[in-house]
Amino acid sequence: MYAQLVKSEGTSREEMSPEEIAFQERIDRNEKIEPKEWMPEGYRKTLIRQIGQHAHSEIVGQLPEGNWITRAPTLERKQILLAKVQDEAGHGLYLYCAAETLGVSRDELLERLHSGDMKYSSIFNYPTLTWADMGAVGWLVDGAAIMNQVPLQRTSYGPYSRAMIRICKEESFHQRQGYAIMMKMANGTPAQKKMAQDALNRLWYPSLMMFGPSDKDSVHSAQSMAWKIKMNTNDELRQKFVDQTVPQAEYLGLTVPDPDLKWNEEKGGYDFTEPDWDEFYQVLKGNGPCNKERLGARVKAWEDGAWYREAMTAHAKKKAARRSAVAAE
Ligand SMILES: CC(C)(COP(=O)(O)OP(=O)(O)OC[C@H]1O[C@@H](n2cnc3c(N)ncnc32)[C@H](O)[C@@H]1OP(=O)(O)O)[C@@H](O)C(=O)NCCC(=O)NCCSC(=O)Cc1ccccc1
Repeated sequence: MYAQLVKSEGTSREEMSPEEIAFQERIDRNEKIEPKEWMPEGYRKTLIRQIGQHAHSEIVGQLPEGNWITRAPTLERKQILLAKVQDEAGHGLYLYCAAETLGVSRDELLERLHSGDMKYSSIFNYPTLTWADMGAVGWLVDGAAIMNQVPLQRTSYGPYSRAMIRICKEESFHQRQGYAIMMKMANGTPAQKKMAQDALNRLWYPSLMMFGPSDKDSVHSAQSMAWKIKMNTNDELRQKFVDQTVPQAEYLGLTVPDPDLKWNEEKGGYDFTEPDWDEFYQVLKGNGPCNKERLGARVKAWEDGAWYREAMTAHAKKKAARRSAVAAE
């Protein structure tokens, strides 16, 4: 079995401790690992990295859409967008809670985000320039997020897999609302259709980048798949996303901005042009179009909230002092 062939924490199976072997066997039997149970340090660290980055993506991911709430074209659209952005806050919170079960505090995770030590999804470093971008974000970005997250419902860590079940239900609505905006725009006036096409042109490749580097450059995939922290490779999910999305673009009467896109009968999927990986790594290094703005907004929100955190701490201390005074009487 694949999992048994791959190394655990850089050691071959022969070098694994009895605990590591027993742990890997539990993973191979598809048992869920729960917070208080023994786990290899590498498994815990990998989960903190992935769940923490996922949580940060949800929170930073509120910004490009939050930007459009006041400018949504109708009251109904405003309500829907507001609800979607609130859902993303909720997803971030479930995920921070799941990460906390691994022994890391939320403050530490946020500190690591703000210092640039932890990442969030590259996609949120691109601007949302028109209302059609709200359609394209829902359709493509939530679409890519679901493609990645549906398999993660079966991930080996219990709290993460359970968070994913709820999140995926909500993400499906998000994807549908995005596609509904695209349908309206693509079937609207020529100017609206042009806006929809422009949004697709700008967000197509950044959406493909969401799945991570190509498999040959993915440093974590082999070990993460052995531990069932990841269920598929980056390229597998990217291919599935392209195969699902191209017919949806055709239905909209829009053109995917890839002249080499072609159905490949033999593989039963599309051949497509890979994203520009230099651009991807530049965005990861902080040099995307909106990196500074996005991180700046999160740091400002954290600093602006200092008075509230201080007040809550003072209140909790006062309450605790009162409780111990009553207990001492
Ligand atoms: C697939 C992958 C993202 C990456 O695979 P791995 O095995 O972990 O890594 P791999 O070895 O392949 O890569 C090497 C390095 O490259 C990093 N890197 C790679 N790709 C990216 C990237 N795109 N952006 C930034 N960094 C990326 C990676 O961290 C690693 O660097 P490190 O060593 O950490 O410094 C995986 O972590 C995963 O499935 N995560 C869970 C899903 C998740 O986080 N979803 C979030 C979006 S959903 C959402 O937000 C919903 C929403 C919708 C609309 C609006 C609002 C919200």
